[in-house]
Amino acid sequence: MKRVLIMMLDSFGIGGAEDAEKFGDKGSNTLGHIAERQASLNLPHLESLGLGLAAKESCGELPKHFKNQPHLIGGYAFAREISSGKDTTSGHWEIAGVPVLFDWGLFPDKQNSFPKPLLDRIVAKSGIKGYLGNCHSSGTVILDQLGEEHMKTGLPIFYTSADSVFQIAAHEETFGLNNLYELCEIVRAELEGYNIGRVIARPFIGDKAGEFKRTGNRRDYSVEPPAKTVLQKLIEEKDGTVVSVGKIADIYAHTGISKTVKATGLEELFDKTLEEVKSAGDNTIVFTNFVNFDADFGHRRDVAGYAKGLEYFDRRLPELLQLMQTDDLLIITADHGCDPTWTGSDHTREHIPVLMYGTQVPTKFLGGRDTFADIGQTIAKYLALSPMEYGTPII
Ligand SMILES: O=P(O)(O)O[C@H]1O[C@H](CO)[C@@H](O)[C@H]1O
Ligand SMILES: [Mn+2]
Ligand SMILES: [Mn+2]
Repeated sequence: MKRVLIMMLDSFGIGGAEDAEKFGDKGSNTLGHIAERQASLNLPHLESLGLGLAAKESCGELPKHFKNQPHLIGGYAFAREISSGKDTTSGHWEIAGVPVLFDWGLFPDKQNSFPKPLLDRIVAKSGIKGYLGNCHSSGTVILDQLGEEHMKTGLPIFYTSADSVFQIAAHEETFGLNNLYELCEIVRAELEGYNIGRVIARPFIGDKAGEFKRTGNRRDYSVEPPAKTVLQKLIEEKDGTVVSVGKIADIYAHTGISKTVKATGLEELFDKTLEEVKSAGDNTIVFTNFVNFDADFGHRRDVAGYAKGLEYFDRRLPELLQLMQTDDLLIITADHGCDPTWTGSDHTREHIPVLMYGTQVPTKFLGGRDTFADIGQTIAKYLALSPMEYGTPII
């Protein structure tokens, strides 16, 4: 019985990207800088899967608190991104064997980021009376600035970032969750031709600035990948199963997904992952996105929170390893960096770790990989699917 378990620690980069300068990210290093700033960082299980050594190979320096010669139980690599962007969609698609070699559309970082004709069409189609924001922002900062006005006026908050996204924040109770989802669908349709990766619904609750909280009802409306991902191939070629835990299904626009499991927060994401692994049959991929590393810690520039989250994940790893059967392959990886010590609140262009564990994985360095797509190609080979167009198998 063959199964592949992909644990995606969203934004967990390990520095060293050769092209980081192009993104204004030269020297960024999510793991390296978290480790450097923390008095301790206790990640024994990730360390034995090769995390510290992968980071050293990636950027030339062993992160603080890691040993040069850990007791190694898995194979480790780092991977470079060939996709043009450092966004979640590009990272995930490339990992699944479909790099994004075209340029996404982006909204400029200035007041009035969104084109007027687009906004006019959205207003006309949706019946909203107008909008707030219309700029680049951190999603929590903009709630403090405009959340109260939004509640008074009923106008949704439109904002974007360095990623190819159109984000809409609205109060779950006063604006209504379904109204927000409907508005997002209208915006998604109106963005035809703009080449925008995602429209993101950002519902929140609370009564006043400083107390607003975003909820787990976030929803991402993605475009479809431009070619077949390894997830789709598993379903089509082997009648296999792909289980999405967390926001995976949204990121692939629900293509190549057999089952969608919702979960909010690291604990529930981990619990639900274990449940799914317990019941998964042959030819199954269980794919979990731990979004909190990115959304709660990376973008929020919260070093201590990120470190605590990593320690929590590490503490629970043995539960996952214990569930693994003879022919299971575990891959722990990331989709981009989001260095919490970096300026601004955007992602950072970095290498990602590729930590592999399973009976067929040699316990050694498995190389500096030239594309994240090596992961997809490895899975295609492991599950005996037809080869992907990009990537070289790692094992
Ligand atoms: O600041 P928040 O709203 O968390 O937004 C972040 O989340 C978006 C999608 O992952 C990114 O584009 C980034 O802007
Ligand atoms: Mn991401
Ligand atoms: Mn992000």
